[in-house]
This record gives sequence, C-alpha cells and structure tokens, in this order.
Amino acid sequence: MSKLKRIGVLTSGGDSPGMNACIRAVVKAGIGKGINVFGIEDGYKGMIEGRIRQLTYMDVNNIIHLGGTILGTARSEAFRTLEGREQAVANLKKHEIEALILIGGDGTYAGGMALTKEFDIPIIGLPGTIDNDIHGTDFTIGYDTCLNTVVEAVDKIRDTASSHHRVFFVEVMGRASGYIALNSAIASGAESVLIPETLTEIQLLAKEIKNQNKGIRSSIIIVAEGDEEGGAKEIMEKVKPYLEGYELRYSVLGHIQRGGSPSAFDRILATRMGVKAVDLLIEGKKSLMIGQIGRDLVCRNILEGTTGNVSTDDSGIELLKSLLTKGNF
Ligand SMILES: Nc1ncnc2c1ncn2[C@@H]1O[C@H](COP(=O)(O)OP(=O)(O)OP(=O)(O)O)[C@@H](O)[C@H]1O
Ligand SMILES: O=P(O)(O)OC[C@H]1O[C@](O)(CO)[C@@H](O)[C@@H]1O
Ligand SMILES: [Mg+2]
Repeated sequence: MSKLKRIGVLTSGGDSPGMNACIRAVVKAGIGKGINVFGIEDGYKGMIEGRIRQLTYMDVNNIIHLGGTILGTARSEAFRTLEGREQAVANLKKHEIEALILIGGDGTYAGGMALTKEFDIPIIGLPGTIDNDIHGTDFTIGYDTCLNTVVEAVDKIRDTASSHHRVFFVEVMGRASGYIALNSAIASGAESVLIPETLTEIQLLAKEIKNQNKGIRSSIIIVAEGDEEGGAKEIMEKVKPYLEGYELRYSVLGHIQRGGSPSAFDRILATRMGVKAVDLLIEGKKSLMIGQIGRDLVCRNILEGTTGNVSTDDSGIELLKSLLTKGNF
C-alpha cells in the first residue's frame, strides 16, 4: 500500500473525448492502491472555489464511454494570479490533498507548474486535448475521436458538394495547430488543406481549385480555424474574385468536434495514462507529463509540454499534393 494517502484529479481547458475514461482509470487505480482520490470540479476554477469531493468506484462506474468530463472543466483567469493560486492551495490543504493529476492541454500544464514552483505540490500532467498540440506525445487524449468526427462530417458535406458541383471550405478546430486539419484532410480525401504552420497564398489556392475542378467541379478545402488568412468564410470571400463561375460554400464544424463517445483508441490511451500517473505519484515523482511515443508510454518533464505548439508533419501536405487530381486524367 502507498504512503501517499490523498490525491486530487481535475480536467481543465477545452474538454476532450476520453477525459472520463482517464478519470475512471485514476480513481480505480488510486483506490486499488489505498489512496483517497478527490475530484476537483471545473478545473482550476473549482479549485479556487473549493468545489472538491471524494470520488468512489460508483462515481466512475459506467463513464468510460461518455464524452465530456464528469468533473466539468473551465478556463480560469483568477488562477493566473498568485492570489488565485493561494486560494486554490488553501482549499487543497483543507482536504489534505498531497499531489495532483491534471488532465488538460499546455495551459493546464503551465498552471500546474506554477503550483509546483510556488507551493511544492507534486503534479503529473496527462495530455487531454483534441488539438494534439503537446510536445512529448504522439497522441493526445481525444484527438483520435475528434478526427473521426470530422471525417464523418466531411464525408456528408462531400455528398452535397459533389451533387451540386460546389467547392466547400470546411473549418475545423485548431487555434494554433493544424493537426486536426491536416489529418482529417488526408482521411476524408480533401483536395486542399490550409493550416497555421504553412503560408496560405490566396491566388495559388484559386489556381489549385481550378486545376482540381477541371474534371470534377467539386472540391473540399479543409481550413484550420487558426490559419493566418482567416477562417473558412474569410478565405472563401478572399478567393471568390479569382473563381468566377464557381459555386462556393463554407461550413464551420465547431464544437461537435469536441463531443461524442471516445474511440477505442482514446479509451485505451486514457486508461493507460491514468493508471501510469497514479504509479508515478506513488513512486514520489513530480512535475512530469506522460506521453505515448510509438507504442510506449514515456515520462517527460512537464515543462516540455508547455513549450508552444507542435508543428505538423510536412510530409502530410506533400502527400495531399501528390494525390491532387491532375488536368488530364
Ligand atoms: N501561465 C499560466 N499560469 C497559471 N495558470 C495558467 C497558465 N496558463 C494557463 N493557466 C490555467 O490553465 C487553464 C487552462 O489553460 P488553456 O485555457 O490554455 O487550456 P489548455 O489546457 O491549453 O487546453 P486546450 O488548449 O485544449 O483548450 C487556464 O484557463 C488557466 O486557468
Ligand atoms: O470552447 P472554446 O473555449 O471557445 O475553445 C475553443 C478552442 O478549444 C480547442 O478546441 C481546444 O480544446 C481549440 O482548438 C479551439 O480553438
Ligand atoms: Mg492549449
């Protein structure tokens, strides 16, 4: 049995499918090793407001397949201030919580680092975000489910796009990262993809669309919301003057990308990471994040996970280009 007696778990930042599977794994592994596991509601916001409750096996029964997070999540401006964090730590002390497992994105890790630096609270970060934009892991929890959601939606848009011979600009999430856009473009057979990591040239895009349209008169352009030329609507407006005679439409997929039952991949990833996080805290480790590289779980300093965005793989763009419909096919 572990010397560690009380740990806290929270979800923070944008929710992602698989967060519940992760909470479940933490609670089950923790209780199994004699640890009391406390759930902190709505991330750092609930920590500041003292909304903390002990979790039992029953609390995590039948949640592995649920999207969202049973603990709730939030973005907290107050936690960015020292006063906010002091209040949060006072609440942790009230419940005698000794260490934390944080499920979230890069911002959540940065918040956790502040707790470790200022108050010496051990933390383990788990990558819970659809964006797949965290250094130190090939995959984040929720990304796979999100990709599948996007691909399903684009398949449907393609049906109407090709029936009406229209060019569709489909906007997907990714404020600063093109991962969702690039890989959903490959998986849905999109004709072009626009991502923040590469320069978008409007005239070149128009030329590409005309080429694509020589035979099929319909194409799908996936646009990451963070593209420097704007979202799907803005880009459609910018390209319009160069595409006389074409029917253009746009669609913003929005928050459906964050919801839904997690894929088997995300459930397994979340479960492995949740159990590993408890083991690491029992071993006395602190300030680590868990990632999956290839098939293996790896532990890195959590600082690595806060070092900005991960750039997508250029080979994905080359792959798409090599598949473009050529003039005489
Ligand atoms: N530098 C920081 N210092 C203290 N707290 C921080 C810091 N950065 C972020 N946080 C806290 O972490 C919360 C979550 O961060 P953020 O909103 O960036 O989401 P995230 O964890 O990156 O997830 P996602 O990008 O998937 O939505 C913030 O609302 C804030 O409370
Ligand atoms: O729901 P909110 O807070 O507007 O967040 C939207 C953002 O969250 C993310 O989905 C990450 O969870 C980004 O890709 C997106 O820009
Ligand atoms: Mg983030």
